Amino acid sequence: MELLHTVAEVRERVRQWRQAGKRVGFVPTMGNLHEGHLSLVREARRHSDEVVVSIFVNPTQFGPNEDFDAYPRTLDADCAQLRDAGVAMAFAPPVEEIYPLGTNQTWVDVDALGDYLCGADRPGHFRGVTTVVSKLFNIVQPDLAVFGEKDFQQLAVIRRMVAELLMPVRVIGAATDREPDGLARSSRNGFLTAEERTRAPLLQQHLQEARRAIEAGERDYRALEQRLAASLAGHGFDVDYVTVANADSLVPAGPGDRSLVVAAAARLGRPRLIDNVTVKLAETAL
Ligand SMILES: Nc1ncnc2c1ncn2[C@@H]1O[C@H](COP(=O)(O)OP(=O)(O)OP(=O)(O)O)[C@@H](O)[C@H]1O
Ligand SMILES: CC(C)(CO)[C@@H](O)C(=O)[O-]
Ligand code: BAL
Repeated sequence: MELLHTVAEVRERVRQWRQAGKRVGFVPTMGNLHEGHLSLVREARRHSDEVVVSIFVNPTQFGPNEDFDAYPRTLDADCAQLRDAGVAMAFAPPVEEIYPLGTNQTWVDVDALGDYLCGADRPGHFRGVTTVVSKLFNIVQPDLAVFGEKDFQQLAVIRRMVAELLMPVRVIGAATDREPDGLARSSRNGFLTAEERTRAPLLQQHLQEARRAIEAGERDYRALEQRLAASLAGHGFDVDYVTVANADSLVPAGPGDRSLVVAAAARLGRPRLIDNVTVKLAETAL
């Protein structure tokens, strides 16, 4: 596996692959890789000949009081894992390579979808994500790119961006990879204390409870959200939101919606954890 740092080097290697008729798969990450990222790599390998993984902690998706500086950076360990996983190239650019003119004046912004859920708590976050993913797509020019369903809204926003801007990239969503106790794997889990780590699976357990309630006929989604948020708060979570939303529009769901996502974000000590479950209701269930 080669580790490249510049746009020019990546373009040259990808040009050679293209000349050889190879399909290029891409997995964008912020590094500090874990088994969840590797499951994305395996998915990319299934659909392509060469896989590129980017490792870039993107400053424009972090708010002024967020953890950009503290975000874990573990490039050597990441590269060792990617090598073992059969990745052809890791791309780890310095910030100046991705933002060559300093502060960007050009932004890619997906309106409504990026405003709900995490967008409401992290203003400007998705604009940073869609802008950097556009840049990365322009550099790597992949045939396909894999994103995790753990970041459900991010996946929805990127699918919308690719469809509306006619980007020639197939977007593949990959299932959330979990610890044996159900906690979604995440780089920020490393910030949990040992005691917080024992409580962290409660987030997924509450979402499963929501799924069961909805499947059992609960249609007062606002009341359900309030119950779950209060219960999580009782366990020491500082809840940003628990929302039953339409899985396509991400608008808070009503009793007529059939494809639902129950998404939640909550701080537990230092890290902010996110997770979701999807629920499909048969027409007869409404
Ligand atoms: N447990 C997981 N299962 C599947 N995909 C995941 C998982 N964790 C992260 N991903 C995906 O990996 C990609 C890169 O995510 P990122 O580098 O931000 O990792 P992360 O562990 O989610 O970090 P963070 O702590 O910032 O949430 C995204 O597409 C994300 O959805
Ligand atoms: C897609 C991404 C790599 C863009 O910086 C980031 O938001 C992430 O790691 O999910
Ligand atoms: N995986 C989401 C990246 C972020 O929290 O900024």
